[in-house]
Amino acid sequence: MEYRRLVAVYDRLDATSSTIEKTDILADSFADAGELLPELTQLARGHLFASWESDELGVSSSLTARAIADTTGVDDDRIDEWWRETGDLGDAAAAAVEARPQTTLVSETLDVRDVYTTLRGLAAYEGTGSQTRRTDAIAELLADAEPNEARYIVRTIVGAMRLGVGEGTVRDAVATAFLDGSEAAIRDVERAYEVTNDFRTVGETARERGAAGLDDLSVELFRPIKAMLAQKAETVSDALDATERPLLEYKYDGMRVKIHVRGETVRVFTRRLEDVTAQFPDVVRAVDDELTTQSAIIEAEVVAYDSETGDPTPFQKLSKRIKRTNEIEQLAAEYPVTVHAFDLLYHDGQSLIDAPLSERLTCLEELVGQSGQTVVRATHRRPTSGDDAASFYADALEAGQEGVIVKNLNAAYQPGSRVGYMLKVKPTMEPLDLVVVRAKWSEGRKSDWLGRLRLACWDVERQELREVGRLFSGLTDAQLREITAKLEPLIQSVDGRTARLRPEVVIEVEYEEIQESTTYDSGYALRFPRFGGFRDDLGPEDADRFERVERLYEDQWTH
Ligand SMILES: Nc1ncnc2c1ncn2[C@@H]1O[C@H](COP(=O)(O)OP(=O)(O)OP(=O)(O)O)[C@@H](O)[C@H]1O
Repeated sequence: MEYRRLVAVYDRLDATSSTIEKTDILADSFADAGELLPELTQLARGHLFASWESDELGVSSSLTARAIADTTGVDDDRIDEWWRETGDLGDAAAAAVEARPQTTLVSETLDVRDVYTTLRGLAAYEGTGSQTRRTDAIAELLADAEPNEARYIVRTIVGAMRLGVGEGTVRDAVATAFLDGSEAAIRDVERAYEVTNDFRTVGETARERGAAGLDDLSVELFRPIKAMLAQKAETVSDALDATERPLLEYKYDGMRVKIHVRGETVRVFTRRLEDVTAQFPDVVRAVDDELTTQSAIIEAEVVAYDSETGDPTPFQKLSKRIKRTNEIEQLAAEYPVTVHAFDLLYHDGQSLIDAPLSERLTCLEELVGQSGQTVVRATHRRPTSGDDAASFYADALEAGQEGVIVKNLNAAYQPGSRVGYMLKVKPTMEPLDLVVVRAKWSEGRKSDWLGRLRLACWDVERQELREVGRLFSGLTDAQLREITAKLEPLIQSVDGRTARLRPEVVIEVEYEEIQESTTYDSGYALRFPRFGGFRDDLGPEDADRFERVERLYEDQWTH
C-alpha cells in the first residue's frame, strides 16, 4: 500500500473533530488494509511499537530537524523558525520539502511497509555513529516524500500525531470493521486488548475469527498485562460497606510488578509494562530460590526497606533502581527489597484472571509458602468486625505503610480497569500525578535550568491534556538539575523562554486546594503546588484524569 493512501486517511482524520466520524474513517481503512492490518492498527495512533515492546526510537526532535535540513537543503534556521511558528516539526518538514530546490532525480513512491520498517529499524542502531546512521535513514526516507508525507513521517518520529485518535477510537474501529460495532462487540475488543495489550493481535483475530476468536485470547506468559486499578474510599468502613466479601491488605508504597516465571526464566514487568528484569537481579534470584512453580504470573508490590531501621523507604528511592543500567548489584545491596505478593494471574498453563480472588489467593499462598525471605505474601486479614478492620488499618500505618486496600474475594481480575474490585484507603488528601507539558528557563543564577513547569491532567473524553497549574517554587538546585536533564530531550518547540515539551514526564504534585481559574484550559488551578517527586513508573496516559480534578474540586467543600 502506498504511504500516500495512509496520508489521505490521516488528512481525513484531521479534518473532523467527531469521534464517530474518526471511528468510521479508521474502520474503513482497517477493512481495506489486507495484510497491512497489523501495521495500520499501530500507525493509526502514530505508534511503531506495542506499549510493552521495550524499544524506543532513540531519535530526538533536533536530530530529526537535522535530517530535514540534510535532505531538503533548507537552512537549519529556517526550519527552526517554521518549527517555532507552528509548534509542529511535522509542519516544518512539510514546508521544507515544499521549498526544496527541484532535483532531477526521480524519487521512489513511498510504501507504508517501507516507512514502518525503516522507522522501527531506527531503534536498532547502537553504539558509535548510531546517531548519524539514524539521521541518514530519516533523510533518505524524506528524500522520497511529498510535503504531506513528510509531515506525518516526522510526526510519527517525534510521537505527536495530533489526530485525536486514542486507544478507544482504534478499539471502536476494530469492532466496527470486523464485528457489528455494537456495545457488546466493543466490549469484546476491549477485553481482548486488555489481556494482550496489542492491537496487531486483536485486529487480526477479530478479522479472521470474529468475537469467538477474541474470546479465546488470554493472558500469556511473557506478554505483559495491564494492572487492575483501585478506586478510592474515604474510610475503611465505607470500603467495607461497598465490598461483598472483603479482604484487607496492607497498601504498600512501592513499585507494582508482574513477575512472569517459566522454569528458570523469570521476567519482571512494571505497571507501565516495561521490562525491568535486568534492574532487579535480586528479585529474579529470590523468585528462583523461593518459589515452587512450573509457570506463573505473580503480581506484587516491591518495597525497599532501610537496612538499619527496617522502615519502608519512600518510593522515590526505589525508583532510582528502575532506570539504572550500571552498578545494578551495588544499588540492589543499597536498597534491598521485599516482594509483597498479592495476586496470581496465571498458573501452570492456565489463566486465572476469570477466577475469583479467593481461588487465586489460595493458589498464590501455596506457591509463596511461609518460609520466603524476599518473596512474601502481602499482609492481609479477613476482618471479623468493623473494629477489627480499623485496627488492621492502624497496624498498616504503624508499620510505615500507606494504608490498606480492601478487596472483594468474589471478584475476577479486570486488567486496566478501575472497576471497584479493590478500594484503597489512605489518610491524606491525595496528591495528583500530572504531566509536564511546558517549562520555562529560570531567571538569573539558575538561567540554564528549566523550572516553572506547566502541568496537565488527561481528559479522557476529549483525548487531550488540559493544564491545571504551574509549579514554580520550592525546587532545590538538585531537583532543578534533574528536571532539566529529563525535560531537555523532550523539547518540541521554543517560544521566548518557554519550551513546549513532548508530554512524557509525570510528577507527583501536592497542593493545598483546587481553585477555579481562567488561566488554564482545564478551568482549574492548584493552590500552593509542591513537587512530590517523579513518577517514572507512570506514562502520560496514566496521569490523573480531568474528571478526578473536578471531583476533588467539588469534594473539598463537602469534607
Ligand atoms: N496489597 C496491594 N494490593 C494491590 N495493590 C497494592 C497493594 N499494595 C500496594 N498497592 C499499590 O496500590 C496501587 C493502587 O492504587 P491505584 O491503582 O489507584 O494506583 P495509583 O494511581 O498509583 O494510586 P496510588 O498513587 O494511590 O498508588 C497499585 O497500583 C499498587 O501499586
